[in-house]
Amino acid sequence: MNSKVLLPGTPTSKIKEPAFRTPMSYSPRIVGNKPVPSPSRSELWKKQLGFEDDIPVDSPVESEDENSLDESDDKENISIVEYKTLQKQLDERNSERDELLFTIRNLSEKNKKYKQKLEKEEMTKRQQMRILCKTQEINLMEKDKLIGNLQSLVEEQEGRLVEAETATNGNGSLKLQGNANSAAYNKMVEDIKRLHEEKVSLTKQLELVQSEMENHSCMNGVSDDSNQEIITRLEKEKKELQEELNKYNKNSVQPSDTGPCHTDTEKQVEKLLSHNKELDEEVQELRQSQARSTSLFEEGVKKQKDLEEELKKYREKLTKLQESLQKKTEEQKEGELKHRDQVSKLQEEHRVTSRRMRDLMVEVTHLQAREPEVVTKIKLEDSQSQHSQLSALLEQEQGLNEQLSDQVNKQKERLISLAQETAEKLEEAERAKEAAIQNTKKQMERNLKHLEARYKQLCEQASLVLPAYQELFKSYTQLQAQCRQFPQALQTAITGINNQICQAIRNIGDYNKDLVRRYHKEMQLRKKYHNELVELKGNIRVFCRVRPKIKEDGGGVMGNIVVDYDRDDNGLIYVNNKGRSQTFEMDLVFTPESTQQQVFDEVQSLVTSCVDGFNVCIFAYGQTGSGKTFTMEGNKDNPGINQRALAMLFKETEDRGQDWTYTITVSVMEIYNEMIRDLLSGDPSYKMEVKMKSDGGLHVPGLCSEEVKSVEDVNQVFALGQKNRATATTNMNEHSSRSHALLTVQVLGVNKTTNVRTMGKLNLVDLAGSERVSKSGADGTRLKEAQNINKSLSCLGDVIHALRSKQSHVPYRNSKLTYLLQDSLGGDSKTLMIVQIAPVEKNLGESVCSLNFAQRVRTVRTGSGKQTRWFKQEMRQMESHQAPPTRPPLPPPDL
Ligand SMILES: Nc1ncnc2c1ncn2[C@@H]1O[C@H](COP(=O)(O)OP(=O)(O)OP(=O)(O)O)[C@@H](O)[C@H]1O
Repeated sequence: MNSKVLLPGTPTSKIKEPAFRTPMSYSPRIVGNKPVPSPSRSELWKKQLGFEDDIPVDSPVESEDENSLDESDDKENISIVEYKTLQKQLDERNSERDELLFTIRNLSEKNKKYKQKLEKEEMTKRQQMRILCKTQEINLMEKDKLIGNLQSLVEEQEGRLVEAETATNGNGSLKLQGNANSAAYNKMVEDIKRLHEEKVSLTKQLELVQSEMENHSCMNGVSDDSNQEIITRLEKEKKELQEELNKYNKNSVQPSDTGPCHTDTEKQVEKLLSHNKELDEEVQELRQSQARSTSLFEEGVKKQKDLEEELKKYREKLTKLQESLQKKTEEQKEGELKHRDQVSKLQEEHRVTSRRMRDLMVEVTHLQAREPEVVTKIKLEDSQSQHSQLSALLEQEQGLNEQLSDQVNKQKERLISLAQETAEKLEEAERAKEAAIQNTKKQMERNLKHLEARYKQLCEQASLVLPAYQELFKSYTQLQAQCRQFPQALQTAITGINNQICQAIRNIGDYNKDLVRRYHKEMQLRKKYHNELVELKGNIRVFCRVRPKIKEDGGGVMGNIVVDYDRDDNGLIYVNNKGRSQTFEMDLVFTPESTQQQVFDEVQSLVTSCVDGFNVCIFAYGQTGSGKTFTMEGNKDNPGINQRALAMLFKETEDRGQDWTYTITVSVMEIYNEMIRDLLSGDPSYKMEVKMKSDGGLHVPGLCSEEVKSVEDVNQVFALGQKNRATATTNMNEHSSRSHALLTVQVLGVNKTTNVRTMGKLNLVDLAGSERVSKSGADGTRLKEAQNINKSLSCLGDVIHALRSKQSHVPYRNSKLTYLLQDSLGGDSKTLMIVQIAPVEKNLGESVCSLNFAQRVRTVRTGSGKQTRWFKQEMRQMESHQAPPTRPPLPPPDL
């Protein structure tokens, strides 16, 4: 942890600055004086948090979990699976940690961006406020200046009027009247000028205010747009965060199920959620502030409109006043002209009268100098008359003067009233203007206050966000520390686990070797015991199967059941032979209730022998209709030994597939009238011959053998054999009972490790009917068939007898059947004969004959089963644990 980071619990004595300083409030007075620039908000935060700049990522930090992974020393016996699980968990943790780091980085960057935006917003608002206040001040100053200018102009005009008064000639009353008129006139002109100027300045102000409003609206628009952008961006980020959180929550569902949030990751998730909420709140606040600014802007626009309307009204009033002033000016000009004309006429008359008075005075003086009384009298009379005329004229002039003064007074009064009226209107306009300015000023002040309040609010919000930011930063630093220590701890753990794995692999290797040794030993023992078991049972075993009574057996006496069984010994069968119970001992007796599967269960050990490399021969012996075909072939729904044996061979070879590769081939033949026919050949009528090979083995040249890999393949082969058998005969049932059907299965096995090969042969023979020829009473072809059947069956008995009595010569060649099965009937083979009998009185004689034959065969023991050469070598190899012998080339398959 960086020591400079100031945590909420740090003692205050160590803190030089306050926990959070309120930002500098805006003061228009200091705008012009260029105050010391206040630090930015991010700088303040950094300063208060104690951050220098960006904290370097690689700064060393202590971690509490430093030795947590070293505690795995006691996991010495860790398995590969556990190691893999640990590795997987580690990878998952890594990816989660990376995601969190990435999210935190993004959040801190966003935080920075928001702060910067906030600062920009504040700066913009401050500038706006500054501009507005400055504009207001300028307006006020201009107004004061205008008033001062007007006052000076009024004073100047008054001075000029005084000068004009002194400079004007003429009599006193006229001068006074003229001065008063011109003063009022001048004042009016000045007022008009002033109004013009005021109007111009107001127009300018209006333009200024408009431009400001436009600027303000633009800025508002910009800020609105930027606010909108911020909101959309925040919403987008919020969505992304929400998705990330959802994803993360999904990923972390399993750990959270185990209990409440205790891991760092879950805490981070909680923090992120709270931060997300804060961001939401911030977005809402921004929206509210945007709405407020929009409403303020609308209010401003409304007020601007009102002001514009007021200005319009004032302009209209001004134009009206100007018009009335123009009219009055014109009227005044006309009155002035009239007045001047009258004055000039009066002055002219006055001048004429004065001249005449002077002339009369000169004449009077001249007459007085002559002094004749009459003349004097006459002149006196004349002068009196003239004097009276003069006085009349004077009176007339006085009247005119009075009229003129009345008119002047009236005009003066009218002008005064007009001036008063104009002054009142001007005052009224002035007041309205003042009120509008005051209103605007108040509005601006209110806006300023509102903005300041908003600024404070934002500052408070920022101060609220600060602790969360500190907490986030703290956890971020902790995570960084964990991340830095993680690779080392991981490396240590991996090294430890690797060592453990190596040790475990060594142990497993040793254990495997031991297992292989034990396995070989067990295999050897199993085979030994199996052979011993087979030997104990005898290499030639004889089973008896009694078929159930069928429809063909008929009823009556001949249909009576003559066969019985021993409940305690399943090898005994009793036959009621004309009231005398005959007992026959077999290896096993199957009752009519025995199923195909039960029969096969007793046969399957021979099939296993075949896979082990033994030659096996299974015969079905009995009279026609005793159930031989049913036992060997069965039917589609209930298959016999043939199909079940092959299915089992597939399973057995598949089970051993890890160590052995097996190839199973099948040949189908029949022996009819001592002729061998290949039932898989394209020409089944072709007579095959058994030949002796140079090495002493037997084979049938040209015999077809099909490789089978599944039960489907076997069924196809069987179907082909049945088809070829049927096409060569006219009556299938009769033919089948008079020929031997042979299914030969060869199992070739190759050991994958030792390359040792085994070859086992399984001969499944459905013999021809064993009924006596004399009984059949046949002749011709039928007789020949019967003779051949009897011959081959008796030859089979001879061969078995020779083997039993260990004669030096075994007459294999006396029949095609024994010659063909020579290698499966000797001492190295296993033979099973299933003697089939019918249970009824009708078949009693043949049943007794069959049982006698079985009895004889059963007593023959040919010694232990002989294994093939290479199988024996393999067994020896297993016993000695030596390298396998070099495999000689495999001879071609033979029979
Ligand atoms: N265990 C048994 N359960 C039921 N039915 C049987 C059984 N054994 C034989 N059968 C029936 O008895 C009849 C004769 O059997 P099958 O044809 O197998 O005799 P077979 O000895 O083969 O005669 P063939 O020598 O003429 O071929 C058949 O209908 C068969 O279904």
